[in-house]
Amino acid sequence: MKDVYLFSGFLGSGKTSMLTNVIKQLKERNLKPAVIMNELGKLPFDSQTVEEDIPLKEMLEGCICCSGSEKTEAQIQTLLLNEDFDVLIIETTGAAHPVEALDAVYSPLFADQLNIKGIVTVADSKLWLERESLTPQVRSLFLEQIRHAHLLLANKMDLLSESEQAKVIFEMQGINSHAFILQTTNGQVSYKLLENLQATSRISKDDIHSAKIGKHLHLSSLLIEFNKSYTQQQIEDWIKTLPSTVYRIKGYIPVEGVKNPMLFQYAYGLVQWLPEYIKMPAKVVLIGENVDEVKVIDE
Ligand SMILES: Nc1nc2c(ncn2[C@@H]2O[C@H](COP(=O)(O)OP(=O)(O)OP(=O)(O)O)[C@@H](O)[C@H]2O)c(=O)[nH]1
Repeated sequence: MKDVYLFSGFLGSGKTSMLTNVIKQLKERNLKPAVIMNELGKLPFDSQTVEEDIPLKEMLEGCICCSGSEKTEAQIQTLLLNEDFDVLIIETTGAAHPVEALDAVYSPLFADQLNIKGIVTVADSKLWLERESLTPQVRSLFLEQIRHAHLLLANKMDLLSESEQAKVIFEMQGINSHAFILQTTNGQVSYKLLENLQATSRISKDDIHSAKIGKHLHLSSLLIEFNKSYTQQQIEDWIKTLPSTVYRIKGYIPVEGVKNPMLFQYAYGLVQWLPEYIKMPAKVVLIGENVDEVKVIDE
């Protein structure tokens, strides 16, 4: 039997950071991971965090629950037939309801080959404290992702004071009393905790059914290509003009005086720039609600 984990969490919460960290630990234990990544948006940026020797299936454009369980089934089937792996990690899009995504992996086709260990949710703790500022739909999805976790990472703890950290844990425990809640920074979780999960039995059919009713959030993505360089300040000034319903931006931006386009990440008011040693295409994906109305820089 191969262990299957579903990584859930809203856009930009730290799923990819956790994935990178878990893959490293699996390798140290001589366990072979396979990954299904479900990226909302047109460019598979996150897949670059997965090294080339790891079997990776990507579902671009849409999320596991929207594209239908058949597609996920087909991907798992292909992995099972063609690849040698011990552990399967499915990173859902930040816009997916975790139970719906889990529903997609329960297939009689491979029931005897997969041991579904459960949902690991990464929550942005800073965003948790500011959740009143979210639209009701996003807030409800955020709560659902926390409520259905079997293991919950209260991530981005480095951004909070001690009393805020305690408040987050207390409040999250109130929403989900059965999950083990771990305080993390950069999604650093010990693989032992994942291994100890015995979650499959706790997911009832009723849960899955109720999750399907009206809980889906319709996000869309916008691809922006850059034909010239900007200063970091110009980009950050542009970011400040964006509506609060833009949740996530990531990709590569050409910066004046810097050789290669820099890796740019934005999530909930926080911007991150990292130098890139190879020349990546100068494009970003922006994810949010009503992104068609977003003013693109220089337009
Ligand atoms: N300060 C801080 N930043 C973090 C932490 N974890 C992740 N980040 C940053 O948050 C941003 C998003 O992290 P990712 O790991 O890409 O998040 P994700 O959930 O995979 O994002 P999507 O794939 O867009 O849903 C990046 O800029 C990370 O460097 C943390 O614990 N503290």
